[in-house]
Amino acid sequence: MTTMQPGKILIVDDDVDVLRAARLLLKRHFEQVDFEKNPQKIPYLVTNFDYDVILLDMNFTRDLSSGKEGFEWLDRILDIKPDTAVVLFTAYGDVEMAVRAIKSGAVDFVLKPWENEKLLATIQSAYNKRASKLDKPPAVHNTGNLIVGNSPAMQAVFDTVSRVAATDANVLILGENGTGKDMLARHIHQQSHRSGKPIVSVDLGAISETLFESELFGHVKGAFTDAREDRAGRFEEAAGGTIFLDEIGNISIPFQAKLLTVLQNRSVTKVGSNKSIPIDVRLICATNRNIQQQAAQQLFRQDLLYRINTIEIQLPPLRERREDIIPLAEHFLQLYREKYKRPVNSLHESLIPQLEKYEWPGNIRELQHAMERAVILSQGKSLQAKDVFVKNNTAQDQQMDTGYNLEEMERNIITQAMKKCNGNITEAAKELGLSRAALYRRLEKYNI
Ligand SMILES: Nc1ncnc2c1ncn2[C@@H]1O[C@H](COP(=O)(O)OP(=O)(O)OP(=O)(O)O)[C@@H](O)[C@H]1O
Repeated sequence: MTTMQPGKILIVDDDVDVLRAARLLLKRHFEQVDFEKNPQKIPYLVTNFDYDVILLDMNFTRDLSSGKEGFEWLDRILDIKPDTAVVLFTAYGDVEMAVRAIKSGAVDFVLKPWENEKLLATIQSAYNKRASKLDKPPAVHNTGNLIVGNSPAMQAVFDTVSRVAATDANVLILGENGTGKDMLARHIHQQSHRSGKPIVSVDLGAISETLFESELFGHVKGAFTDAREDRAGRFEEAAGGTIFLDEIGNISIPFQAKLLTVLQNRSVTKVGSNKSIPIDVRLICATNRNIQQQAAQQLFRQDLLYRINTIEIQLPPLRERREDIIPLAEHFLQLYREKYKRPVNSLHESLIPQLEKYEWPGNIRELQHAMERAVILSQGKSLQAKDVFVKNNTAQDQQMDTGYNLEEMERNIITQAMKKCNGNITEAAKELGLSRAALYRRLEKYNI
């Protein structure tokens, strides 16, 4: 995210280090970022400068723990300029207080120590809220790389990531389809000292058994009929960077053994060669399967599991972090309104409870696709339920009313998509927001 966006931001905190760090980050993204150490100056600043967003500390040194002073300043700001978007800065553990502050008129809060992307996303969304109230154009930005996550579950994930990203520890990301495993892997890579080198992503679920070795480890000319020249494998391509092995739970036992050898020896041998090449990669794996159970049933090698799961990160499904639904919906709304140049700029208030209530079996990917479609279909400035929950999607409607069994729902939705696309896997996968490999697995699972 490097584009400069409109937005006048004021940061008020009595900790100079916090001010400096927050300003350094925000000024790379917003047109004006001011800061103030002394809260007494707030009335003057708010009266004389038209700030869009004020990032306000809850606990000034006069009153370290109750946040009382923060509340007083929040009231003062809103008295002077009621449409100012105030975001509170608060220490971990003070979430209850922050929730109370939101009830008193703050638009959001950010926990200290903060995640840069989270802070940016929050300020961004606060700015857009104010812009939509005042009918100003929302910020032009490239949100594609932003990870949105206000829920305690995602905060815990960010916390773990901030501690492990810089290490070379192997990370295993667990979570249902569409929960953001791929995105998180990229984020870890970006936060690591390897970020200047490539991250190479391999969907192990989509590689056929015959190609597994040559794809991962490479081959030499003449190794098999089609091998017309030497080819580097994915491990070699990732040299100095990160290799992301997605759907690790899908590989067969013989290939698990081969992968284990590579990880133990930290070297690969190309197909058709007997020379081993040392590898320097950080390993991140992901799966949507219950890999511990697979190991217990001897479907996954325990020793390989020990190798790959030095750090395990569980991404909860969206239905277990409903606090994230609206921020994500707003995030995608902004992304697609810009992409498709549509006038829509807010979620209608009647849509909000519906979005929050829905189970989102396809998780964030499903929400993203629903928002993309809705932005394209929308006619007014405010997105309605009929745009998001389109009529022909009867399984969705039924689920909204009755709370269907998730697997049954997934089966129904896939069956419908396959019918609609006359059995065309590529089109149905697109419609469902799944990769072809992910759709194949489901067709197999549900025997469709
Ligand atoms: N926290 C988030 N904030 C913003 N966008 C997100 C977030 N999590 C996921 N997304 C978006 O949702 C989509 C699905 O995410 P991603 O591909 O990372 O999921 P996944 O768990 O790897 O899915 P699968 O298991 O099907 O491969 C992507 O377009 C991604 O950009």
